[in-house]
This record gives sequence, C-alpha cells and structure tokens, in this order.
Amino acid sequence: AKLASQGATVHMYNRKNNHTDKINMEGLTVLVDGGVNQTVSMTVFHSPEMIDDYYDIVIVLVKAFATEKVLLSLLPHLNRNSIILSLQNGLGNAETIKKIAPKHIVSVGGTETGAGVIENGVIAQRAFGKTYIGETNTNNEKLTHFVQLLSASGLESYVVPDIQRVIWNKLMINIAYNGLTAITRLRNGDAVRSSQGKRIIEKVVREAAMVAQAEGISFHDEEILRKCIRIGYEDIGENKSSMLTDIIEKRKTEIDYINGAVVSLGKKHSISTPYNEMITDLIKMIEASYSISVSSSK
Ligand SMILES: NC(=O)C1=CN([C@@H]2O[C@H](COP(=O)(O)OP(=O)(O)OC[C@H]3O[C@@H](n4cnc5c(N)ncnc54)[C@H](OP(=O)(O)O)[C@@H]3O)[C@@H](O)[C@H]2O)C=CC1
Ligand SMILES: CC(C)(CO)C(=O)C(=O)O
Repeated sequence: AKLASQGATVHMYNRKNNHTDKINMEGLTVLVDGGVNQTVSMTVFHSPEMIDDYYDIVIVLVKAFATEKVLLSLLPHLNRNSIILSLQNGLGNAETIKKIAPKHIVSVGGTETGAGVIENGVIAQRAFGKTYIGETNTNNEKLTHFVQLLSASGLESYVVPDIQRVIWNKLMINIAYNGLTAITRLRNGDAVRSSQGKRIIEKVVREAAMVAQAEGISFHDEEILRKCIRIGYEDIGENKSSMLTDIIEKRKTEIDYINGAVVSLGKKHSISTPYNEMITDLIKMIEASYSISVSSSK
C-alpha cells in the first residue's frame, strides 16, 4: 500500500480468501496509531496465469516454509531480469530461492516494520523500524530506486553491502521476541518490560551471538543486546509478533528458521544453546497440540 501510494505499480499474489476479496473490492486500508492512514486501491492475483512478466522486483513475503510452493508456481511467469527479494524472517531464505530460481537475481533484506490483519481488507502497522536490503551483483540501480520509493513512502530503507550481517541483525530481533511473545502471548514491549522476559531475551541473544561468531559473523554481544532491548521498548513495542499471530490463529510457525536455526547451528559448532532449545521445544509443543489445548477452566 505504501509503495502504491508513491505511484508504483504494485500487484499482490495470494491465494483467494475473504481478506483478498475485500482488498480487490474496496482497496487495502492501513491503520497507523489507531487512525486510518490511507486506503489504497490494490489488485490481488490468485492465479499465476494472471501475472504479467514485467515486474522489476518480486518481494517474497510468505512464511519461509511456503516459499518453495508459491515461487515454483510463479516462476514460469516471471521475467529473468526481475529481482526476487526476500524480506522474510529467519535463516535460509536466500538459499531456498536460489535453489528454485538459480538464473534469477536474488536479494535478501530484513525489515523492522511490522503489520497484522485487523479485519478483512484492513491492516494495522505497529512496528516502525528500518528496512535493510542486501546489494546484488547486478541491477543495483533497481534496488536503489526501490529503497528510495520505500523511504519516500515513510518506510525508511537502505541498500547495504554485507548481506549476512543484514540477515543476522534482523534474526537477532526475531530470536529475542518471536518465540517468547508467542509463548507468553504478550506484545513485544510487554515482554521486554517484564524482568523475566528481559532475562530470557538476554540469554537467547547471547547464545545466538556466539553461534553467529562461529559462523563468521562478528557481533559485539553487548551492542546487539542493547539494540534488541531498545527496539523492544521503542520501535516494535506495540507489535504483536508474526509468530504470536500464528499461534493465536493456530498456524504453523517459522520457529525452525529462527530459534530452531540457532539450535541446529549451535550443534554444528558444539555450542550449547539451552534457552533457544527450550523456546523451540515449547513452540513445537504448542503447534502440535492446537486441537487438544485447554481454553476454559470448566
Ligand atoms: N507480520 C510482520 O509484522 C512481519 C513479518 N515478517 C515476515 O514476513 C513473512 C510473512 O509474514 P506475515 O505477513 O506475518 O505472514 P502471514 O501468514 O500473515 O501472510 C502470509 C500470506 O501468504 C499467503 N500464503 C501462504 N501460502 C500460500 C500459498 N501456497 N499460495 C498463496 N498464498 C499463500 C497466506 O495466505 P492465507 O492467509 O490464505 O494463509 C498469507 O496471506 C514471514 O517470513 C515473516 O517472518 C517480517 C517482518 C514483520
Ligand atoms: C516486526 C518484528 C520485527 C517484530 O515483531 C518481526 O519481524 C515479526 O513480528 O516477525
């Protein structure tokens, strides 16, 4: 909606549901700070055949485990010169896309902007951080133009050279908040304001920083921790994390790509990650028991 409001031609691709029907009929309404920020006329395509092949950039924003299925069906309809840009959370997204689309230009970014569906056709923006996008070897002018449009629309964005750092920087925030808020059903800010929550955030982030270092990504533990805590109080405090939304909606989560990825990489490097393992196990337990979970005291 923000890009479209800058005059860019933006199409969305999603399977058909009540939300997409409402958007196609009445446009997409974005709420910011409780008020209506804008309603933008948008088209959501439901079938790959409806896709034209002229897109400069294709942004992948499905859950990590759905990338393969969605992109495989779209690929025959995409121009080779289109940049495929993942703004998904977690580790392994670039690798998944490159496997499916080896001849395309692939870029990965991380966004500290967040939103959720409030009702059909209406979304609320509740996280207001920056977006960083990794450079590509070619077609950087397209990316530069893209971030200019994003920034002009109010979503502060940058193209940056070190893509692994971009991914891990964003991952640290998800490691800190997504699993914890999904288990406690708290907004990010409420999680970090609890002394126990803050302690758990410190533990999971410190474990992840050790694993990142073993992977060759250098992080100053205290600095990354300070950023994760600050952002929880400020930019993303009001947000319900995407994983909390998944748990509320009884959906599969991206835990394997976030805290679960820290556990797997920790094993590879013989680094113990008990706090990330606990968060991963609890989320998997919740995911596996939606149909039998207790929701009433009676
Ligand atoms: N929400 C947030 O604040 C943020 C999310 N992210 C990342 O962005 C990505 C998307 O997150 P989010 O928007 O929360 O996820 P959602 O699950 O809310 O949205 C994903 C969309 O993809 C659609 N979809 C799933 N499978 C298919 C399919 N096979 N064919 C067509 N459409 C499909 C879903 O349709 P349906 O509704 O029918 O299931 C849904 O509309 C994730 O990687 C997340 O980590 C990053 C930063 C912030
Ligand atoms: C917006 C943010 C950073 C935290 O809520 C996020 O990435 C998510 O919810 O998945």
